[in-house]
Amino acid sequence: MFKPSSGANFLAKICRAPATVSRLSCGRFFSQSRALKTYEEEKVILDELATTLIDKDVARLKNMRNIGISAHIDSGKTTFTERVLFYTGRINAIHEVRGKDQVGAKMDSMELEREKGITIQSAATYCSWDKDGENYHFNLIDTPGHIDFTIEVERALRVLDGAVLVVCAVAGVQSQTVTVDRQMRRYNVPRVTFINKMDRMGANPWKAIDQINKKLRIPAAAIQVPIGEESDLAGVVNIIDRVALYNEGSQGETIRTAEIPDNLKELVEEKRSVLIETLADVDDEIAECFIEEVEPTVEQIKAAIRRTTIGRKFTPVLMGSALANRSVQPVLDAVCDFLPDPSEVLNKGLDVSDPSNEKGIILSPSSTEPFVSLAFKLEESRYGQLTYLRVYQGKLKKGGMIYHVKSGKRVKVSRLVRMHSNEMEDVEEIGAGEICATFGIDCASGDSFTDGTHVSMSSMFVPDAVVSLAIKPKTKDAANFSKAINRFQREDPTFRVRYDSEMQETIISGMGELHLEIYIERMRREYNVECTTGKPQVAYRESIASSADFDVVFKKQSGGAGQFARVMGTLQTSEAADTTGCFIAPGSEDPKLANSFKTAVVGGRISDKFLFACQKGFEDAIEKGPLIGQRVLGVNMLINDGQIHVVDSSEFSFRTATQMAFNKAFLESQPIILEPIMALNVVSPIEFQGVVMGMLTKIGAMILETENSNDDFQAICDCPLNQLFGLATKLRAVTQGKGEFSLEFKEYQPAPPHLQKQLIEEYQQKNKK
Ligand SMILES: Nc1nc2c(ncn2[C@@H]2O[C@H](COP(=O)(O)OP(=O)(O)OP(=O)(O)O)[C@@H](O)[C@H]2O)c(=O)[nH]1
Repeated sequence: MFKPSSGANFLAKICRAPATVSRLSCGRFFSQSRALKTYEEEKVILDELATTLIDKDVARLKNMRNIGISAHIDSGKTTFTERVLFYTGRINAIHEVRGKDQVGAKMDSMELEREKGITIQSAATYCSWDKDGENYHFNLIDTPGHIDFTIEVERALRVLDGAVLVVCAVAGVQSQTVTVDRQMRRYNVPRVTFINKMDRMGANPWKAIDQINKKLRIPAAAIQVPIGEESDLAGVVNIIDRVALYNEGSQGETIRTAEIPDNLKELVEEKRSVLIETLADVDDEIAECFIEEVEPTVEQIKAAIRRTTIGRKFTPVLMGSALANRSVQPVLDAVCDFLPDPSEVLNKGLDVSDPSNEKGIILSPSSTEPFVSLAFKLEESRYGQLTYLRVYQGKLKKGGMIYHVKSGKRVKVSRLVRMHSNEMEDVEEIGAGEICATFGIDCASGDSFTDGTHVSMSSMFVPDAVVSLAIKPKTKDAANFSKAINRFQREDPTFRVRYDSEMQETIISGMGELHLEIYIERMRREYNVECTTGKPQVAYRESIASSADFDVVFKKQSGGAGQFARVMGTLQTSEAADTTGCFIAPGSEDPKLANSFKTAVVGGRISDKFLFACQKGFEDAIEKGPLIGQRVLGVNMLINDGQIHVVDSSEFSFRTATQMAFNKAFLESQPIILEPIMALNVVSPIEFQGVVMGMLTKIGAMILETENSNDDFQAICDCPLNQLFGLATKLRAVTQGKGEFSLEFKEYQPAPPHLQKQLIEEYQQKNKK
């Protein structure tokens, strides 16, 4: 019955690297010198860790799931989560996003979220679900879809063990689905997929699955087929168990099982074969059944789905409609069945006491090991600052003392809560693998807390800001203004603030217009500070295209203490430089865009103390490029010679000399202004295709791909961010409000020469004033 398809990759043998794990006072060290690349390598360590867990921990962790809900904007994450809360008994009524009852969804607890009908902050909640007589506990995080709030998704995925990827049945894989997929891969998060909006006209789950396979490049296959379509959607058939599941009751709360309807039997068998065939490509046991042409048992199929999902080699696809209350419960079952418990995910920390030690410390979700946790999110609440923690190892007790690794301070945990959106439940103790929140702890998001051991959790990826604007409080309420700015910065690493002393203005920058707009609005609502703002500006960057040597003397000998410093060396692009042994300035993951600094001074011609001041001068210089005062990218500075004066040389003089040398050499190395290019995805009804394409061409978008489906058309383009301000209004105007778009930063490109010239002139003009 089962014939191997030509595509089945049976020969792909999995590398099972041996690993010995040595135990240390806190956690365990990797014995491998390289990072673990495949789940199979991780699994060897996980299996070994599992043998060290006490029975109580095994029982506690087995039924625990830390999961996130992620998707492209407006795919229905919040609507879906609202059903989850209702079906798990967390809330006793369903409220819709932008619903007529004006209540808004539970997880959109911020006033602004309810007004705008979008999720801004990720919200965490704790709920439980019964499956096959066992009680499971979920820590659930609903994350925003807008790219402007992408840090919320990064944060959530950093601490979660698994995710539900929601995809729209009509639109399929969209630009932000691809972004979310990339984020999931970055943090090795396994996922089950839910195709939502199956009640909508034009819903096509098979096309969406095809896109998941092709665009996200992860083997995916349906484990359900829908019963009925559009408004007649009645439920789904579980094709593994071959049983029909109907949602009944006014809110779909009851699942009635029944025989598969006759008209679906053939489709069920066809899709079941596709499932087995897809699994055979990624799982040895199913591959063997496939070769021997025996049908795998239901248990074998389920075990293979679990193995390959956790191994991040496959995603099972479920379908339904959150809004129409169809088939949400089976997703919860799938979370229990196919997503990992905390002991099945490998987590490692960094050894703070020895930064040169690149081998991480493996953490065990055991309650008997020393405590290690990560503060992944801060939030201001009625009772003070709320800090969300994921406990990776050991346990956290109310009243206990914990150690803030960054500051070296010990703090008391006076209150410990489990979060349910903006409500909370007090608890006495939280074990490893769990998520909780606590009050009154002074820290920034991304900080680690331990019992005193020097372990820190590896940090999150923080994308560069692309939009900035000048901001000033209308009144002289500077105290509240800076209080708000400080808090937002601590909460959100993508919200950046700098004071431009020459222009005497505060510049805030972030991920998009909406991102900054929300903070300005929050400043007004939460801090009573009205602000005047400049026009949103593109956060341009500065770089060089060639190299230049420098020999610069900074000398001041008239009156008072003198200054003297001489620095010599070369400035070149990071791409051309050998960056081994360099100081890499934080800020960019891409080595080509990172700024690096190196000293190679022989014979002690500049002492170590002054060389360190040179590094500081370099760090100052890259923050404010000489062309238009924007941050520099992709530059390498080498100082290989210099001179000191026994009396007049100081740290200040070397710091200043380095800055001067940097600026001089920069201007001699074919300086360029870089502009952010955005990946733009526009969707609109097909009747507006002509006008939308016209508008896109007019704003200089490079159209890469267009796709027509049923009544909609979609254009995927690259476009300079500079052209995209006000796009929402323009698109609304040409599509009678029916067009939608999403944006994501793609890359930096040199700005066109006329724009570079204009920006430089404007900057010089402004500087003259
Ligand atoms: N027809 C239909 N509409 C749905 C379904 N699920 C959600 N919606 C609607 O889609 C819109 C967006 O839903 P949300 O739940 O806010 O989506 P989201 O993904 O949380 O949105 P963001 O967090 O802002 O990205 C709302 O108007 C919902 O009523 C569904 O299953 N069918």
